[in-house]
Amino acid sequence: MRYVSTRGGAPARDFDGVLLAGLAEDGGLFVPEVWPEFSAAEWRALRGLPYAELAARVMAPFMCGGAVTFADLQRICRDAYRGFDHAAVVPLVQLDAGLFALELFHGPTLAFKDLALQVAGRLFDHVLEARDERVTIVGATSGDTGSAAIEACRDRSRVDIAILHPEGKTSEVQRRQMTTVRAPNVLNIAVDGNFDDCQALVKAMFADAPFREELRLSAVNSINWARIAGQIPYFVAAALALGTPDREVAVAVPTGNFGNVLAAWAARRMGLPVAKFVVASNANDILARFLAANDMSTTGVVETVSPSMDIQVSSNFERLLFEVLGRDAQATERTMADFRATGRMAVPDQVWRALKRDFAGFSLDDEATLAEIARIQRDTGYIADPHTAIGIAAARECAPVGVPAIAAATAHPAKFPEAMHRAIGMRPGLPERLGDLYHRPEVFQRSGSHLAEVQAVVRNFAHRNNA
Ligand SMILES: Cc1ncc(COP(=O)(O)O)c(C=O)c1O
Ligand SMILES: N[C@@H](CCOP(=O)(O)O)C(=O)O
Repeated sequence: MRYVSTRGGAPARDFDGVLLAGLAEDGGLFVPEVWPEFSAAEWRALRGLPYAELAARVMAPFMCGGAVTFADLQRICRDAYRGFDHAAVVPLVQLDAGLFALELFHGPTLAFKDLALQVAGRLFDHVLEARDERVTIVGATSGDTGSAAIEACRDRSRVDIAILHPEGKTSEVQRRQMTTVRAPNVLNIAVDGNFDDCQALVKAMFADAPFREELRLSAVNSINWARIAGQIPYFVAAALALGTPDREVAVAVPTGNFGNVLAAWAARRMGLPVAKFVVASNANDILARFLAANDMSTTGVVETVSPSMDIQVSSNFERLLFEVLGRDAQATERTMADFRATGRMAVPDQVWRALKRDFAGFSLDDEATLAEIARIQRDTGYIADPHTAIGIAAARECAPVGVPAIAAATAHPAKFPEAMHRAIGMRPGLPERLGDLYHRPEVFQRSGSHLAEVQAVVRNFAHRNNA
């Protein structure tokens, strides 16, 4: 499989190249040159398979052909999902008639990121070993990607990983999950800014070609296609369990960087019948405003009780934009340049109308989110974290009538004890393996949000490890 950049100014690459490059050289995101498609019979053949095997078969068209063979991918998936604490890996829990929570938080760091990152960490090892190379990964987190990426990459000999988090803007559990990991190849940087600042810094490091080359930069955020590919299989597994391809489903996804909902859309692009994608937001409701009134304008990030979605610049929207603009890379590049310059994205009316046929927007502010957590517990007994609660409300309100709705349960409620206490008067307990999290020493470096300052911190770290 070859991949092209959404902005058309970078050479096409194979999967190994895309994994290691992360972001295309022209600042665009890699997308498959040709989408793989599965027939109804091929979908049916996946029903009932163990999750690791299903995931390998769904990801194979995206990943195999270079250094990764199908047998490698099967082994990597088996190994990656062995450590999950539920035998089904991604269990589907029925909450109401036609309403299901797809639990994506049974991995080592209790959030959906583990599903793709446990595979990606192993892929990095495999491809870097085959090429006898090393990389420096730089990533940005609003709370969950950081710990999942660190857990996936810690102690890997060919990878150094530096994660930028917005200081004081994640939950304490999320921060500690990152900053208490002791491994020589891990660096945590607490940035004076918000997630959008951290993500912009990461992209600016990639745009600095000499720096990118010097450190051999790579990415673990969902700007890396490997992340999107690793998030497609669980939507497939859930849809198959509910009768797809012989019946349509709808999905509702708590959304920030647009990676997870894009993975669901990719499953449909591969032929899975999905009737509607409900994009669920917190008070950072830029996507809901866009879908309601074609108004994609940034208004400044607001801090909420669902901090992982405190995002206004949703990187993966660019991949969808490229597709709905008929894969016109020049138009995509122009639209993104305008958005960067003005904080406002203008999408042609017919394109917006086409998007509205498939996507619905939904948002809840903090007060409504806490009330929703309480309501879900009262009505169903289910304890949903703040992100998941927004997704469940979105599914209930916006999924088409008569179509089973899958709400992505993206994090374990124990990651947000204070919000849960405010909502339902209790703090869900962490699993035993994380029981001493509050007693482990934290290690991180502070940085301002100037590019040169962050680059100096990352460079020192990488050079020290490569000396
Ligand atoms: C718990 C949780 N829910 C939802 C999201 C939003 O997902 P995405 O960025 O893929 O839109 C994130 C962060 O990415 C998250 O950590
Ligand atoms: N919500 C994320 C932000 C980064 O998203 P990603 O999926 O692009 O890595 C987080 O929790 O860090």
